[in-house]
Amino acid sequence: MISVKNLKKQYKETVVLDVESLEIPKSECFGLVGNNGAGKTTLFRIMLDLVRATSGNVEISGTDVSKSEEWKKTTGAYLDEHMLLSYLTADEYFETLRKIYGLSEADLQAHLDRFTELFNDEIVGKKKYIRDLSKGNLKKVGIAAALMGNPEVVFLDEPFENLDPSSQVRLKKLILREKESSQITFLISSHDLNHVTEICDRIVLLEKGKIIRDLREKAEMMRELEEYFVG
Ligand SMILES: Nc1ncnc2c1ncn2[C@@H]1O[C@H](COP(=O)(O)OP(=O)(O)OP(=O)(O)O)[C@@H](O)[C@H]1O
Repeated sequence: MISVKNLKKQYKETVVLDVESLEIPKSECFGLVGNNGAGKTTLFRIMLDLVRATSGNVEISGTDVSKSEEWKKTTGAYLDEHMLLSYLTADEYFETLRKIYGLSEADLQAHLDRFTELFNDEIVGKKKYIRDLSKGNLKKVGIAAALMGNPEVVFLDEPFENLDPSSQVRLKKLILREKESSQITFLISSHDLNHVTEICDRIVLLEKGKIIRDLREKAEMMRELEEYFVG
């Protein structure tokens, strides 16, 4: 489903990403971890054609992301608040996306109903501009937007960051539910080892731009990651 080959990103002399090969099959919940500056966001940004690689390529469903727009129809992403339209309210933003995705009003309502618990009555019907939302609520709007339009692949950068503990648990449940019902391929970067090991089928550890572990055994994930991060 997703294929990364000989991917390199260099800023002047510094190589910040160097991934020889990475294959992510359909429906996998793929977790990406690594210390600050390891290259997680850079990898996601290149995979979404937001940043050009120095060399190598990324394919989503057989299409080179830098050469075609086809993959965008089936890909959702929330990396940061720059992806939102901050001058709109959340309702206006969802309505705008509804039109872009060609959904009916009932489809949009059904989509937003999946987020009732996560939104906790703070997002919809509030007449508050997105720019005035708290960081956690911004994230919730972005995640709901990323999942709109029945995507096959969804990228989430640090989805648990800035969420209160109840919202973290609700988001975890939501991702597991979506994974179960829609067979979405999730790519999730996180510093939260507990959450990421709980929801992901596989965890890749980046260090200075290189993949140094590719963990698939649930039982070993936490132990290996704790050993690496805590020592
Ligand atoms: N535009 C840029 N110019 C120069 N260096 C950059 C640029 N963007 C990213 N980098 C560098 O690339 C490296 C990887 O950064 P990246 O943001 O991908 O890491 P990360 O793993 O997402 O980190 P964090 O956990 O802190 O979010 C860092 O050393 C960063 O300083």
